[in-house]
Amino acid sequence: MRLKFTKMHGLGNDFVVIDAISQRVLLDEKRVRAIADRRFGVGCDQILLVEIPSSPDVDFRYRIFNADGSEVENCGNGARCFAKFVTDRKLTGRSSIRVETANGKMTLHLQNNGEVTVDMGIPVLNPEHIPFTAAEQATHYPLEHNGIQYTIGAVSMGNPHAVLTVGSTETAEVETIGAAIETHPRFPKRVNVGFMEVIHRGEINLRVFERGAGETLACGTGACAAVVAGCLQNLLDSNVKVNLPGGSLTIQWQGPDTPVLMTGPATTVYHGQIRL
Ligand SMILES: N[C@@H](CCC[C@H](N)C(=O)O)C(=O)O
Repeated sequence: MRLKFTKMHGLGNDFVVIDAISQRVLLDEKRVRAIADRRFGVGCDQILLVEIPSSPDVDFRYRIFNADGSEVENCGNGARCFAKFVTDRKLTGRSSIRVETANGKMTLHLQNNGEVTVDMGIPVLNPEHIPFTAAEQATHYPLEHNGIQYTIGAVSMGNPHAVLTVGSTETAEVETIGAAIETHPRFPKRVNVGFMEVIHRGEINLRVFERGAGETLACGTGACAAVVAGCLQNLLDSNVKVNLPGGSLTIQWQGPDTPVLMTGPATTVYHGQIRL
């Protein structure tokens, strides 16, 4: 099978984007891993598929696979790249694009300056729906691993996130603590782990150890989850600049029961073809 693809990134969180409308695409875990392999394949954090939607009230189906082969519910940086991809390939002429994901619907707005604002939906805070094991919903939770007590915020942006507040993202042990919390038994579907340093109420530094991909240069849903967790803990205001290793996003959230808005760039690197 030969697959045409486009290599893209959102602040260094990189993607192989595949148009599955104009070509037949059969992906399984082995093929996803082969494409995502940085030495033997194209290399990426996630693969994004553009498909025909199942309902007429949306424009596309947006599917996401992590580099480890798992299919997941959401990807924020990917959503911005998705909007640029379908626009550049003239699959749509709309500047507001509705997509369905494995976990709901989202709207992607192309801005005149080339950036994309994504309405990421209302964050889910009920532990059962994150999913996260906890006696009751709280703004933060104790989490024990190997005799060490962590304090985390727990949020779903369609996909699950744990957010730790740290003194400095430079010295945070992202690889070791991230890997340990990713597979913590209280997160039955595993979890993305964010390390947030609050600079002031309108700006944070953030590093994210992503479920199924390891640490990435940026995570859009992670940025949203960190701002939600920070607001709930009264550390942040409603408009926050999030500095990730690959660059900055603007995240806006007015509080519970309102959607999170994420604004940032989307970049095309090259077009290619791979034989599987
Ligand atoms: N890079 C993403 C998130 C991709 C999915 C995530 N690793 C998961 O397993 O939920 C983003 O920008 O949001």
